[in-house]
Amino acid sequence: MILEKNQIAAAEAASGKTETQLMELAGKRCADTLLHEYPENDSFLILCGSGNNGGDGFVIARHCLAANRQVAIILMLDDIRTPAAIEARQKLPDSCLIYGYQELSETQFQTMAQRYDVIVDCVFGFNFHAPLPDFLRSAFRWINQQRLPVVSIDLNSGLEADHSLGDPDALHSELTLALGALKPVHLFSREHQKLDRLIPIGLGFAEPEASRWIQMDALQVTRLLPRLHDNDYKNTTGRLTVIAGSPWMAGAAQFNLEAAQAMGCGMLHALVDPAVYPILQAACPHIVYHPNTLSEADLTALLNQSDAVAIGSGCDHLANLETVLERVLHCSSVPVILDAAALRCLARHPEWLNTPHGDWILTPHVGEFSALCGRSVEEIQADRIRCAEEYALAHQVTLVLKGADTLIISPEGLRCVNKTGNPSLAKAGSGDLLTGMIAALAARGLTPMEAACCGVWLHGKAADKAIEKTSLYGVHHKEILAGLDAFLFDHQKELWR
Ligand SMILES: NC(=O)C1=CN([C@@H]2O[C@H](COP(=O)(O)OP(=O)(O)OC[C@H]3O[C@@H](n4cnc5c(N)ncnc54)[C@H](O)[C@@H]3O)[C@@H](O)[C@H]2O)[C@@H](O)CC1
Ligand SMILES: Nc1ncnc2c1ncn2[C@@H]1O[C@H](COP(=O)(O)OP(=O)(O)O)[C@@H](O)[C@H]1O
Repeated sequence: MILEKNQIAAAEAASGKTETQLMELAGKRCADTLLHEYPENDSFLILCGSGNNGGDGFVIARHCLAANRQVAIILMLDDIRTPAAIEARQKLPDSCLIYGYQELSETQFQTMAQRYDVIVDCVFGFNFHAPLPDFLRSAFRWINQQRLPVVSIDLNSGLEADHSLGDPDALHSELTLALGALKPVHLFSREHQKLDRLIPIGLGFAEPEASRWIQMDALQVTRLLPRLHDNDYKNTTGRLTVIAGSPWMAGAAQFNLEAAQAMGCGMLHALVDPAVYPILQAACPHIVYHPNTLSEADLTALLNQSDAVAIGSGCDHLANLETVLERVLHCSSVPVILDAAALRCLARHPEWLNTPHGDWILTPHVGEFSALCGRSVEEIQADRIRCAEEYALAHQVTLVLKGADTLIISPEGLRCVNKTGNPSLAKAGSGDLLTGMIAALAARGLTPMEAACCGVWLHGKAADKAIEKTSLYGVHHKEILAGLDAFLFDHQKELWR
């Protein structure tokens, strides 16, 4: 379950518990987790803020003291502002060591931080908004530089709940305990690299009625995958046209096509430069090839017989890409998946986006997205969700913003962050496989958002399967396709009715 900041109050009210009761529950469960995760003689230094996140820290301190652990609290901000936190502070035993950060010298603070085994970060929770005050920025920066073991409660202080980043000096934790539900920022853990491990702590919250967040897992994906029926025929299992490859870049077309075939696509047509045809014919003999010089009428006829079109992978040297792309975008009534050179071409023709169009799935990496949306890479990385959502909504496209934690946004603003995959995919050609997979799923009848979410999840899962048998270095397209097949084989029964 994922809750945005403005949905938390409703979840809290629906739970029937008061703020104090929730804080007691959260603090107890966090303390139990800490006591379980860290051995008996480990001591805890709890950094508390002024809100309820700080209040959680007081409850944790009480339970850890009761378990005979050595505990000290540092109040990082001057006042304690919320009634529940004030109450929790009052329940602390007199024996609890409590210091004010402002009263400690820098050396005293640093000595304490190093003397305790674990720092428990209760400075800010979901109501933090960047930037960090300067005095906390320097304290956090120092803790991060020393690589001290930190456990963050709910959110790493300095991260913002609903955004992918927050303040760049947010605390780095080895463990974060997410309270009640995941917040959007937890989904971007690989990207912001601020937390190594996440444990959800349940508080009995119910799933919100309407959520913008889609979560994919094996069950969800196998439910979405099209079933094969005994009387299926090549024209009923997805007809896909791929426009890919060009002289010096034939492999991109091969990867599109092999991935689409692995995804069960029944009928594959490829529009290619005649110079690469002999190579592709040898590599993928089961495809029907057409020259990229096809007449307008023949191209339209081909598009009319397709259930989806993929265009752009490795098309950098395709002489007439612009003409073909414009025709595809304006004539095709089926989903079009745009990748690589097609995205760069689209960036040069923003007017194509501003006229009413069909279902387009754009699959840029951040550099390509920067060219499309006119923002710098840094600006996008600082707030991927907002930049991607603004673009998808304004131009009515399904956007797949690739990278670790690939973000997928539908034209209606539905969001999905992918959690499968590993750095074996950080290799040229991985994106070509993804395009083929998404296109095949769209050709087989999934909606653009379903095809994008399912394709991205399976692409990552295939890489996860691949590294069970091959080293991270050694994984290449064959291992990814074998990984995909291994997953599909495991779910064979669900795919055949
Ligand atoms: N409602 C819930 O679902 C529960 C919430 N709990 C805890 O409550 C937390 C949220 O508590 P709060 O709403 O009090 O908010 P926080 O604890 O996130 O603290 C926000 C406080 O910090 C201040 N602040 C925000 N940004 C700042 C900045 N840049 N510089 C200086 N000060 C800044 C705010 O003005 C506010 O006083 C959660 O993260 C969680 O730890 C738990 O107690 C249990 C259940
Ligand atoms: N560190 C990583 N973790 C997970 N996935 C990754 C990682 N690096 C790259 N990928 C995935 O690999 C693919 C790379 O695509 P792209 O950059 O377009 O490569 P190419 O165009 O050369 O095929 C994307 O789907 C991306 O999300």
